[in-house]
Amino acid sequence: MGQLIDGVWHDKWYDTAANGGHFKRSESKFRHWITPEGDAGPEGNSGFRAERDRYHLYVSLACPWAHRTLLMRKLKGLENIVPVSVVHPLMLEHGWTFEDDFPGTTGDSLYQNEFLYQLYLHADKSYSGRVTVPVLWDKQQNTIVSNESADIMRMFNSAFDAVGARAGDYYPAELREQIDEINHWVYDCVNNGVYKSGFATSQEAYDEAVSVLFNALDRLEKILGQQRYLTGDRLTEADLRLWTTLVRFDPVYVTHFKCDKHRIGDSLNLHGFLREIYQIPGIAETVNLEHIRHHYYRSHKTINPSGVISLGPAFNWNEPHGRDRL
Ligand SMILES: N[C@@H](CCC(=O)N[C@@H](CS)C(=O)NCC(=O)O)C(=O)O
Repeated sequence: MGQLIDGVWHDKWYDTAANGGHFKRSESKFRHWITPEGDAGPEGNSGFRAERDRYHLYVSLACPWAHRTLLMRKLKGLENIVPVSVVHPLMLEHGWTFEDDFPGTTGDSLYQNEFLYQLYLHADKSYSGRVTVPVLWDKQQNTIVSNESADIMRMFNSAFDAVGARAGDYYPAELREQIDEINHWVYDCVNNGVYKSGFATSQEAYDEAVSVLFNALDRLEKILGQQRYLTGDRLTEADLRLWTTLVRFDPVYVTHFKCDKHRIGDSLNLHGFLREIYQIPGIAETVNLEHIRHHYYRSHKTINPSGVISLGPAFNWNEPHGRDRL
């Protein structure tokens, strides 16, 4: 685990000491947009027109942020339009690697790099910053379009509609305000909240993060007791963003990140919601619990120095979800 500084890799864990024991996630640096005609998006440069087999997605199957993009890729039927490479689940002194000796990894099919940071250097040889997944790569300009999962989801949702994507809009105009509002607090309290709890290095930072997290989960449990999805009766991006955290919660976050006030399996509505989305055709294929469990328990040496993977609870996400009652 480390980062690039002026194009040079430095192996260093997150600096929580500088923030009173609090984990602070840094901002993504590549923020261009693929658009139907290649004009500039909300930020970044123009020149990234939606085309078949021009772009390539790099993911970890362990990572909840990368998982969001895989969900959207699946729902929009982009598998043949945007191919994918999968890194090795362990993220150690070289960061993410393309070792391919773990089932489900692919290596770097474009450039045969050994490490993901080499791809970042290919885009910008003096890059400074974290080397994160997901990465959306442009084979034409040889650069990173975006390393921000929230933006990649939006591009997948609509940019490729004229070049063969499946119909479906998970960010419909009439719900955008509501989706943005939900995303805002779900990101801060839940998606990032589990990391803030798990990576805290002071009692006060942990207490604060974990209490915010479980208050938000209680709020979500109530909302999902009254309606099928977070904005009402339609599945949207907001649901998908919450879901990738819920999938990892009982198998990993409860134990590894000390998010143990209660389990998702004990929450009637959140658990039903988790199972319903899991059962959407194609979605289960995006879930790889081996990558998830090996990544977290074996990569985070500061919080689990032995690398021992906990047993985890038994569960069956194929059981009837009962959400059709709403
Ligand atoms: N804002 C980014 C965050 C992505 C992110 O933090 N990914 C993690 C994996 S779960 C990562 O690659 N971390 C490596 C690092 O921080 O050095 C996004 O949502 O795309």
